[in-house]
Amino acid sequence: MSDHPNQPRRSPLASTLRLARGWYGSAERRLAWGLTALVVLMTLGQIATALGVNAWNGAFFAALDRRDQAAMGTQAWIFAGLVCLTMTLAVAQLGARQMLALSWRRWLVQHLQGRWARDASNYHMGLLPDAADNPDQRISENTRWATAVSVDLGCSLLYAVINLISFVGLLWTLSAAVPLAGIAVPGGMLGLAVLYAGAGTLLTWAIGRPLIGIHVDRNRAESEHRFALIRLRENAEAVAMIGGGADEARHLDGSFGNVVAVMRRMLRQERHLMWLGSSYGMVAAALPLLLAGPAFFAGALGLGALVQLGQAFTEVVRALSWLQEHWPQIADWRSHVVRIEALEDSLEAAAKLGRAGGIAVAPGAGDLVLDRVTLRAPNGRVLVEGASATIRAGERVLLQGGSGCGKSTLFRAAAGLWPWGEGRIEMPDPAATMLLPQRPYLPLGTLREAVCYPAPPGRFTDAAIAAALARCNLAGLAGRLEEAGRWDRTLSLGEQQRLGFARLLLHAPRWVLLDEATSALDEAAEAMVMELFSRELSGAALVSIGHRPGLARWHDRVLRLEGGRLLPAGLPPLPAPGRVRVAHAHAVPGERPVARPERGRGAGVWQPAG
Ligand SMILES: Nc1ncnc2c1ncn2[C@@H]1O[C@H](COP(=O)(O)OP(=O)(O)OP(=O)(O)O)[C@@H](O)[C@H]1O
Repeated sequence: MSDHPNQPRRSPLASTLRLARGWYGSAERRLAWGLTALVVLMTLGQIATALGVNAWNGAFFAALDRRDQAAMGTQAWIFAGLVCLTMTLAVAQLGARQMLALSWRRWLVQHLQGRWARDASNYHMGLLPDAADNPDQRISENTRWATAVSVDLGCSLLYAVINLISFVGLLWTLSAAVPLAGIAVPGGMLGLAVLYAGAGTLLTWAIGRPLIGIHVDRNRAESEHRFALIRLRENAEAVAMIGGGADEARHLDGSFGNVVAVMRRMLRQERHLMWLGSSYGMVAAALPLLLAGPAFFAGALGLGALVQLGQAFTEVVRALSWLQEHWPQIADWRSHVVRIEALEDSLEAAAKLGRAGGIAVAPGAGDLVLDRVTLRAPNGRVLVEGASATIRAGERVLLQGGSGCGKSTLFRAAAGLWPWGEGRIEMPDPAATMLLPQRPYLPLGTLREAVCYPAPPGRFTDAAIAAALARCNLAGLAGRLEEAGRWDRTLSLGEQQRLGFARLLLHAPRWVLLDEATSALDEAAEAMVMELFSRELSGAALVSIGHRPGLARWHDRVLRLEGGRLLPAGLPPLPAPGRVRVAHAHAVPGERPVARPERGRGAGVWQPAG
């Protein structure tokens, strides 16, 4: 067992049970058990039909032997019936297997992607140092193989068990006529079949055991190569601009080189197994005939019994060698299951990290309150120490500080995402709060969906959307609302930022957090959107992060993050034209007089940090 997130941590049985437990115990358990019963029933039907064909063979050849034309005619009708039944059952069993595998996969994918997408688990997984790599591919690819191959292996195991049950009695009976090395051993041939299959399985285990680890490595190498391809596609413009194409091609070759190297190891191991596999079946077919030869020549065993003995021995050995026969498939299947298990473990760890945060974020009475908040980087470095501040409803505060000092991390903490630190944050109603980052998230889909996000696309009328776009100088987009595309690629960053403001106008939240949301706009465009914000969302509270000094005039006061301390800014900000007037409302010890809002909003109270 290994600590590496991609290596098997549980026994195959425990892994299988874990994989199955979710669906078979879920709200869909009736469907799961129903489909499984259907597959078992169809498989049993197929086995019964195969036995029927066997019996028909005997009856048909007996009729031939008797030159009984009438019986042959009857047998022909029986044969036609058996053909129809075989076809029907083959298609029905395949259909039931496909339905079982697909329904299981659908549940598993929905279960995993739900856990991954909800509660910011995907974000927290990114913060874990040893999280499962490429969760997206585990969800989309590994689930496919884990479920489909589980069903196939389950069916073949059922075949093997029933075959074993069918032939074990016959082999036991026929063994009585075949003494081993001159000694009559009850069930001797059966014992020999068990020993032979046991030895074959042990040898397969010894030779093929590394195959599981190799398949795990192959899966990982292939998903890393796919990720490298996707990453290049996502960064095509930046790579082309900097002329990094040749370097990327080298990197991709290296990444695919890992796939080839691990494939070579896998193929070599499969060749080793082939030494055993190629001779195993042949020996199993000849061994009973050679051993029973003396009894046959001595007349203790008829030709029919000898043939039956050979068939029974081969079938029992085959059934007992299920593991040996399916080893490469089992190794591949296990590697997919291991990757899904590692993802589930990482999701659990991410959820724990999300819950274990030392910073208590709670709903407040209406203000945004930081109470002795300390934030640390994952390596323990203190970013912010003992920050305390109260931002009142309707107040507008600009947060400034050097690059990398922890401003965005303070926002992350306020959003309940940052797990490292301590203190308490009281947040206003999340339903009335919107955070606009530097690059607004634009979902895949139509422009209407992008503008309305996170509300459903039907929430706002066309007229309201068009008006919001026009006010943000994006009138040209109003006629393209139904156009689907990669809006995050086709719109410039400045246009995306203005689209973010159009979104704000539509949603009209009471609290807005802007994290360098105007960084790509020129000063005139920045003034335009901030003016718009001030005018149209005049009652909304605003906390912005921004580097430009000119931004201060759209805010009531400025806080600076410096050396880990949250301090009032040295200079009072200028009032925004037409929105606020300077009013020395009150004086808090240590606070400089600042511009106060005109329309009776509550004045902010600054509490010096620490
Ligand atoms: N997931 C992370 N893992 C490790 N370190 C991180 C992580 N996120 C942020 N940091 C570190 O925390 C520090 C603060 O980052 P933050 O994004 O808050 O800076 P900032 O003040 O917003 O900077 P800027 O003004 O440049 O955007 C940085 O040194 C950054 O490297």
